[in-house]
Amino acid sequence: MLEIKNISFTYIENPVIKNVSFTIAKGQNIAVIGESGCGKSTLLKLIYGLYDLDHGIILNDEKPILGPKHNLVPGEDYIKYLAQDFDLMPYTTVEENVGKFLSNTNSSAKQARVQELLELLEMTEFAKVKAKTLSGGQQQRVALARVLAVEPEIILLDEPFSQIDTFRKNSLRRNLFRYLKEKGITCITATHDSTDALSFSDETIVMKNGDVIAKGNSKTLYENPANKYVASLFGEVNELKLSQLIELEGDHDELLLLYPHQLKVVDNGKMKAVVKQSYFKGSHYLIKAAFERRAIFFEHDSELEVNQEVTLMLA
Ligand SMILES: Nc1ncnc2c1ncn2[C@@H]1O[C@H](COP(=O)(O)OP(=O)(O)OP(=O)(O)O)[C@@H](O)[C@H]1O
Repeated sequence: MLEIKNISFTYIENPVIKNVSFTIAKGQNIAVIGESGCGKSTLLKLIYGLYDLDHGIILNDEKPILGPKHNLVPGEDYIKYLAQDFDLMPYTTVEENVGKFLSNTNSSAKQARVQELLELLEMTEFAKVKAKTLSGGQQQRVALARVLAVEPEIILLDEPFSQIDTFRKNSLRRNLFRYLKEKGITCITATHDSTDALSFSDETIVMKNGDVIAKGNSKTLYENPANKYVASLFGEVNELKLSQLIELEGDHDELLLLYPHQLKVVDNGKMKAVVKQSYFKGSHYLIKAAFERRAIFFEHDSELEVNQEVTLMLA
Protein backbone atom coordinates (compact mmCIF):
# COMPACT_ATOMS: atom_id res chain seq x y z
CA MET A 1 0.00 0.00 0.00
CA LEU A 2 1.16 3.49 -0.86
CA GLU A 3 0.59 6.01 1.94
CA ILE A 4 0.90 9.74 1.41
CA LYS A 5 0.89 11.34 4.84
CA ASN A 6 0.50 15.10 5.36
CA ILE A 7 2.97 16.02 2.64
CA SER A 8 3.82 19.61 1.73
CA PHE A 9 6.28 20.85 -0.84
CA THR A 10 7.58 24.22 -2.04
CA TYR A 11 9.71 24.83 -5.15
CA ILE A 12 10.76 28.39 -4.37
CA GLU A 13 8.40 30.38 -2.20
CA ASN A 14 4.79 29.33 -2.11
CA PRO A 15 3.77 25.78 -1.25
CA VAL A 16 2.71 23.85 -4.35
CA ILE A 17 1.53 20.78 -2.41
CA LYS A 18 -0.29 21.60 0.81
CA ASN A 19 -0.66 19.01 3.53
CA VAL A 20 -1.91 16.25 1.25
CA SER A 21 -2.82 12.78 2.56
CA PHE A 22 -4.28 9.69 0.89
CA THR A 23 -3.63 5.99 0.47
CA ILE A 24 -3.61 3.74 -2.59
CA ALA A 25 -4.05 -0.01 -2.38
CA LYS A 26 -1.67 -2.24 -4.35
CA GLY A 27 -2.69 -2.82 -7.97
CA GLN A 28 -5.15 0.06 -8.11
CA ASN A 29 -5.44 2.37 -11.10
CA ILE A 30 -5.80 5.97 -9.91
CA ALA A 31 -6.47 9.05 -12.03
CA VAL A 32 -5.35 12.47 -10.78
CA ILE A 33 -7.33 15.31 -12.31
CA GLY A 34 -7.40 19.06 -11.73
CA GLU A 35 -6.90 22.35 -13.52
CA SER A 36 -3.54 23.18 -15.06
CA GLY A 37 -0.96 24.17 -12.45
CA CYS A 38 -2.80 22.60 -9.49
CA GLY A 39 0.15 20.33 -8.68
CA LYS A 40 -0.53 16.98 -10.42
CA SER A 41 2.96 16.58 -11.93
CA THR A 42 4.61 17.75 -8.72
CA LEU A 43 2.64 15.16 -6.75
CA LEU A 44 3.85 12.38 -9.08
CA LYS A 45 7.46 13.60 -8.82
CA LEU A 46 7.23 13.59 -5.02
CA ILE A 47 5.87 10.03 -5.03
CA TYR A 48 8.79 9.02 -7.28
CA GLY A 49 11.24 10.60 -4.82
CA LEU A 50 12.57 13.35 -7.11
CA TYR A 51 12.33 16.09 -4.48
CA ASP A 52 12.67 16.39 -0.73
CA LEU A 53 9.42 17.06 1.11
CA ASP A 54 8.98 20.14 3.35
CA HIS A 55 6.77 18.10 5.68
CA GLY A 56 5.17 14.69 5.86
CA ILE A 57 6.19 11.29 4.62
CA ILE A 58 5.47 8.91 1.73
CA LEU A 59 5.52 5.19 2.53
CA ASN A 60 5.30 2.18 0.26
CA ASP A 61 4.58 -1.00 2.19
CA GLU A 62 5.67 0.92 5.29
CA LYS A 63 9.08 1.82 3.80
CA PRO A 64 9.73 5.54 3.25
CA ILE A 65 10.26 6.91 -0.25
CA LEU A 66 13.19 9.27 0.17
CA GLY A 67 14.19 12.34 -1.81
CA PRO A 68 17.61 13.39 -3.21
CA LYS A 69 18.99 14.32 0.24
CA HIS A 70 19.00 10.61 1.03
CA ASN A 71 19.40 8.97 -2.41
CA LEU A 72 22.40 9.61 -4.62
CA VAL A 73 20.29 8.88 -7.69
CA PRO A 74 16.80 10.24 -7.03
CA GLY A 75 13.86 8.00 -7.83
CA GLU A 76 13.08 4.60 -6.33
CA ASP A 77 13.95 1.72 -8.69
CA TYR A 78 10.68 -0.19 -8.11
CA ILE A 79 8.78 2.90 -9.30
CA LYS A 80 8.78 4.14 -12.88
CA TYR A 81 7.85 7.66 -13.81
CA LEU A 82 6.84 8.74 -17.30
CA ALA A 83 7.48 12.48 -17.52
CA GLN A 84 5.75 14.83 -19.94
CA ASP A 85 9.02 15.08 -21.89
CA PHE A 86 9.75 11.51 -22.89
CA ASP A 87 13.47 11.44 -22.14
CA LEU A 88 14.31 9.08 -25.01
CA MET A 89 17.77 8.54 -26.53
CA PRO A 90 17.17 10.26 -29.88
CA TYR A 91 19.93 8.64 -31.94
CA THR A 92 19.22 5.04 -30.99
CA THR A 93 16.51 2.79 -32.31
CA VAL A 94 13.11 2.17 -30.80
CA GLU A 95 14.10 -1.32 -29.65
CA GLU A 96 17.31 -0.07 -28.06
CA ASN A 97 15.37 2.61 -26.22
CA VAL A 98 12.84 0.10 -24.93
CA GLY A 99 15.58 -2.36 -23.90
CA LYS A 100 17.82 0.23 -22.24
CA PHE A 101 17.08 -0.85 -18.68
CA LEU A 102 16.82 -4.58 -19.41
CA SER A 103 19.63 -6.95 -18.42
CA ASN A 104 21.96 -8.11 -21.20
CA THR A 105 22.73 -11.46 -19.59
CA ASN A 106 20.03 -13.30 -21.55
CA SER A 107 19.78 -11.68 -24.94
CA SER A 108 16.91 -13.83 -26.25
CA ALA A 109 14.85 -13.04 -23.11
CA LYS A 110 15.64 -9.36 -23.60
CA GLN A 111 14.61 -9.53 -27.25
CA ALA A 112 11.35 -11.31 -26.35
CA ARG A 113 10.51 -8.71 -23.71
CA VAL A 114 11.16 -5.83 -26.12
CA GLN A 115 8.92 -7.52 -28.72
CA GLU A 116 6.16 -8.03 -26.14
CA LEU A 117 6.23 -4.35 -25.18
CA LEU A 118 6.36 -3.13 -28.77
CA GLU A 119 3.28 -5.24 -29.52
CA LEU A 120 1.48 -3.89 -26.44
CA LEU A 121 2.19 -0.32 -27.51
CA GLU A 122 1.54 -1.07 -31.22
CA MET A 123 5.07 -0.06 -32.25
CA THR A 124 6.47 -3.33 -33.68
CA GLU A 125 6.92 -1.93 -37.19
CA PHE A 126 9.15 0.88 -35.84
CA ALA A 127 11.59 -1.40 -33.94
CA LYS A 128 14.59 -0.45 -36.12
CA VAL A 129 13.73 3.24 -36.50
CA LYS A 130 15.74 5.93 -34.68
CA ALA A 131 13.69 7.64 -31.96
CA LYS A 132 14.36 11.16 -33.23
CA THR A 133 12.58 10.46 -36.51
CA LEU A 134 9.32 9.43 -34.81
CA SER A 135 6.26 11.63 -34.39
CA GLY A 136 5.38 12.96 -30.93
CA GLY A 137 2.72 10.31 -30.43
CA GLN A 138 5.06 7.50 -31.54
CA GLN A 139 7.77 8.76 -29.15
CA GLN A 140 5.22 8.78 -26.36
CA ARG A 141 4.41 5.11 -27.07
CA VAL A 142 8.13 4.21 -26.98
CA ALA A 143 8.49 6.07 -23.69
CA LEU A 144 5.55 4.08 -22.29
CA ALA A 145 7.15 0.80 -23.40
CA ARG A 146 10.41 1.85 -21.80
CA VAL A 147 8.96 2.59 -18.36
CA LEU A 148 7.25 -0.80 -18.41
CA ALA A 149 10.33 -2.77 -19.53
CA VAL A 150 11.64 -3.72 -16.09
CA GLU A 151 8.28 -4.47 -14.56
CA PRO A 152 7.73 -1.78 -11.91
CA GLU A 153 5.69 -2.17 -8.74
CA ILE A 154 4.28 1.33 -9.18
CA ILE A 155 4.01 3.33 -12.38
CA LEU A 156 3.45 7.09 -12.46
CA LEU A 157 2.18 8.43 -15.78
CA ASP A 158 2.08 12.15 -16.49
CA GLU A 159 -0.35 12.83 -19.35
CA PRO A 160 0.63 9.52 -21.01
CA PHE A 161 -1.63 9.81 -24.07
CA SER A 162 -1.46 13.58 -24.62
CA GLN A 163 0.12 13.30 -28.08
CA ILE A 164 -1.62 10.17 -29.30
CA ASP A 165 -4.47 10.43 -31.80
CA THR A 166 -7.96 9.53 -30.59
CA PHE A 167 -8.24 6.41 -32.72
CA ARG A 168 -5.04 4.85 -31.39
CA LYS A 169 -5.48 6.26 -27.89
CA ASN A 170 -8.61 4.20 -27.32
CA SER A 171 -7.06 0.85 -28.19
CA LEU A 172 -3.78 1.75 -26.55
CA ARG A 173 -5.20 2.65 -23.18
CA ARG A 174 -7.44 -0.41 -23.18
CA ASN A 175 -4.32 -2.56 -23.76
CA LEU A 176 -2.16 -0.68 -21.31
CA PHE A 177 -4.58 -0.51 -18.40
CA ARG A 178 -5.57 -4.17 -18.89
CA TYR A 179 -1.88 -5.13 -18.86
CA LEU A 180 -1.24 -3.15 -15.65
CA LYS A 181 -4.26 -4.80 -13.96
CA GLU A 182 -3.15 -8.29 -15.03
CA LYS A 183 0.33 -7.66 -13.62
CA GLY A 184 -1.00 -6.04 -10.43
CA ILE A 185 1.01 -2.87 -11.06
CA THR A 186 -0.21 0.18 -9.11
CA CYS A 187 -0.76 3.02 -11.55
CA ILE A 188 -1.25 6.73 -10.94
CA THR A 189 -2.09 8.80 -14.03
CA ALA A 190 -2.14 12.60 -14.08
CA THR A 191 -4.56 13.50 -16.84
CA HIS A 192 -6.74 16.15 -18.44
CA ASP A 193 -8.77 13.48 -20.24
CA SER A 194 -11.85 12.53 -18.24
CA THR A 195 -12.08 9.18 -20.08
CA ASP A 196 -8.84 8.08 -18.37
CA ALA A 197 -10.64 8.64 -15.08
CA LEU A 198 -14.17 7.47 -15.90
CA SER A 199 -13.50 4.43 -18.08
CA PHE A 200 -10.27 3.09 -16.67
CA SER A 201 -9.48 4.17 -13.12
CA ASP A 202 -10.64 2.51 -9.92
CA GLU A 203 -10.53 5.84 -8.13
CA THR A 204 -10.06 9.48 -9.02
CA ILE A 205 -8.17 12.07 -7.00
CA VAL A 206 -9.25 15.67 -7.62
CA MET A 207 -6.64 18.38 -6.98
CA LYS A 208 -7.11 22.10 -6.68
CA ASN A 209 -4.44 24.62 -5.81
CA GLY A 210 -2.05 22.09 -4.27
CA ASP A 211 -4.70 20.31 -2.26
CA VAL A 212 -6.62 17.05 -2.75
CA ILE A 213 -10.24 18.16 -2.56
CA ALA A 214 -11.90 14.84 -3.42
CA LYS A 215 -10.95 11.19 -3.74
CA GLY A 216 -13.25 8.32 -4.46
CA ASN A 217 -14.80 5.92 -6.91
CA SER A 218 -14.63 7.69 -10.29
CA LYS A 219 -18.28 6.99 -11.21
CA THR A 220 -19.50 8.22 -7.83
CA LEU A 221 -17.46 11.42 -8.12
CA TYR A 222 -18.92 12.01 -11.58
CA GLU A 223 -22.49 11.30 -10.54
CA ASN A 224 -22.33 13.20 -7.24
CA PRO A 225 -19.74 15.94 -7.73
CA ALA A 226 -19.09 17.84 -4.50
CA ASN A 227 -19.00 21.15 -6.35
CA LYS A 228 -18.92 22.79 -9.77
CA TYR A 229 -15.11 22.57 -9.98
CA VAL A 230 -15.18 18.76 -9.65
CA ALA A 231 -18.03 18.40 -12.15
CA SER A 232 -16.40 20.74 -14.67
CA LEU A 233 -13.32 18.48 -14.87
CA PHE A 234 -15.59 15.86 -16.46
CA GLY A 235 -17.10 18.23 -19.03
CA GLU A 236 -19.55 21.14 -19.37
CA VAL A 237 -21.77 21.57 -16.33
CA ASN A 238 -24.77 23.78 -15.53
CA GLU A 239 -25.38 25.15 -12.06
CA LEU A 240 -29.13 25.67 -11.71
CA LYS A 241 -31.70 26.00 -8.95
CA LEU A 242 -34.42 23.39 -8.91
CA SER A 243 -36.95 26.27 -8.81
CA GLN A 244 -35.62 27.43 -12.20
CA LEU A 245 -36.68 24.11 -13.69
CA ILE A 246 -39.94 23.27 -11.92
CA GLU A 247 -42.62 25.02 -9.86
CA LEU A 248 -41.85 24.29 -6.24
CA GLU A 249 -44.42 23.95 -3.52
CA GLY A 250 -42.99 25.49 -0.37
CA ASP A 251 -39.51 26.91 -0.21
CA HIS A 252 -37.34 23.79 -0.40
CA ASP A 253 -35.15 24.96 -3.22
CA GLU A 254 -31.97 23.13 -4.13
CA LEU A 255 -28.83 23.92 -6.14
CA LEU A 256 -28.23 21.35 -8.90
CA LEU A 257 -25.14 20.55 -10.94
CA LEU A 258 -26.36 19.19 -14.26
CA TYR A 259 -24.33 17.83 -17.14
CA PRO A 260 -25.69 18.65 -20.63
CA HIS A 261 -27.27 15.19 -21.03
CA GLN A 262 -29.33 15.84 -17.88
CA LEU A 263 -31.35 18.62 -19.54
CA LYS A 264 -33.76 18.10 -22.41
CA VAL A 265 -36.00 20.21 -24.62
CA VAL A 266 -39.70 19.82 -23.79
CA ASP A 267 -42.86 21.48 -25.10
CA ASN A 268 -43.98 23.12 -21.90
CA GLY A 269 -41.03 23.46 -19.54
CA LYS A 270 -40.61 26.26 -17.02
CA MET A 271 -37.06 27.14 -17.99
CA LYS A 272 -36.85 29.23 -21.15
CA ALA A 273 -33.52 29.57 -22.94
CA VAL A 274 -32.42 31.05 -26.26
CA VAL A 275 -30.28 28.89 -28.54
CA LYS A 276 -26.91 30.42 -29.41
CA GLN A 277 -24.97 27.61 -31.06
CA SER A 278 -25.18 23.92 -31.97
CA TYR A 279 -22.03 21.80 -31.91
CA PHE A 280 -22.16 18.47 -33.75
CA LYS A 281 -20.82 15.68 -31.53
CA GLY A 282 -21.39 12.66 -33.73
CA SER A 283 -24.17 10.92 -31.82
CA HIS A 284 -25.90 14.19 -30.80
CA TYR A 285 -25.57 17.97 -30.74
CA LEU A 286 -24.28 19.99 -27.80
CA ILE A 287 -26.37 23.13 -27.66
CA LYS A 288 -25.15 26.36 -26.10
CA ALA A 289 -28.02 28.60 -25.02
CA ALA A 290 -28.50 31.83 -23.07
CA PHE A 291 -30.44 31.65 -19.83
CA GLU A 292 -30.65 34.66 -17.51
CA ARG A 293 -27.59 36.23 -19.16
CA ARG A 294 -25.36 33.19 -18.82
CA ALA A 295 -24.47 30.24 -20.98
CA ILE A 296 -26.04 26.88 -20.38
CA PHE A 297 -25.43 23.62 -22.25
CA PHE A 298 -27.74 20.74 -23.10
CA GLU A 299 -27.83 17.85 -25.54
CA HIS A 300 -30.25 17.50 -28.41
CA ASP A 301 -30.61 15.00 -31.22
CA SER A 302 -30.71 17.64 -33.96
CA GLU A 303 -29.29 21.06 -34.71
CA LEU A 304 -31.37 23.97 -33.37
CA GLU A 305 -31.89 27.35 -34.99
CA VAL A 306 -29.93 30.28 -33.56
CA ASN A 307 -32.10 32.61 -31.42
CA GLN A 308 -34.88 29.99 -31.23
CA GLU A 309 -36.50 29.89 -27.78
CA VAL A 310 -36.70 26.46 -26.16
CA THR A 311 -38.04 25.28 -22.85
CA LEU A 312 -36.01 22.82 -20.84
CA MET A 313 -36.62 20.20 -18.21
CA LEU A 314 -34.63 17.59 -16.31
CA ALA A 315 -33.94 14.67 -18.63
N1 LIG B 1 10.53 23.33 -11.42
C1 LIG B 1 9.67 24.23 -10.94
N2 LIG B 1 10.09 25.34 -10.32
C2 LIG B 1 9.24 26.25 -9.81
N3 LIG B 1 7.89 26.14 -9.88
C3 LIG B 1 7.40 25.05 -10.49
C4 LIG B 1 8.25 24.04 -11.06
N4 LIG B 1 7.47 23.08 -11.60
C5 LIG B 1 6.20 23.46 -11.39
N5 LIG B 1 6.15 24.64 -10.73
C6 LIG B 1 4.93 25.35 -10.30
O1 LIG B 1 4.22 24.49 -9.43
C7 LIG B 1 2.82 24.57 -9.67
C8 LIG B 1 2.27 23.17 -9.96
O2 LIG B 1 2.82 22.72 -11.19
P1 LIG B 1 2.54 21.26 -11.76
O3 LIG B 1 3.38 21.09 -12.98
O4 LIG B 1 2.72 20.28 -10.66
O5 LIG B 1 1.00 21.38 -12.13
P2 LIG B 1 0.07 20.42 -13.03
O6 LIG B 1 -1.22 20.30 -12.30
O7 LIG B 1 0.80 19.16 -13.33
O8 LIG B 1 -0.11 21.28 -14.33
P3 LIG B 1 -0.40 20.81 -15.85
O9 LIG B 1 -1.73 20.14 -15.84
O10 LIG B 1 -0.41 22.10 -16.61
O11 LIG B 1 0.73 19.88 -16.26
C9 LIG B 1 2.62 25.56 -10.80
O12 LIG B 1 2.30 26.81 -10.23
C10 LIG B 1 3.97 25.61 -11.47
O13 LIG B 1 4.22 26.87 -12.02
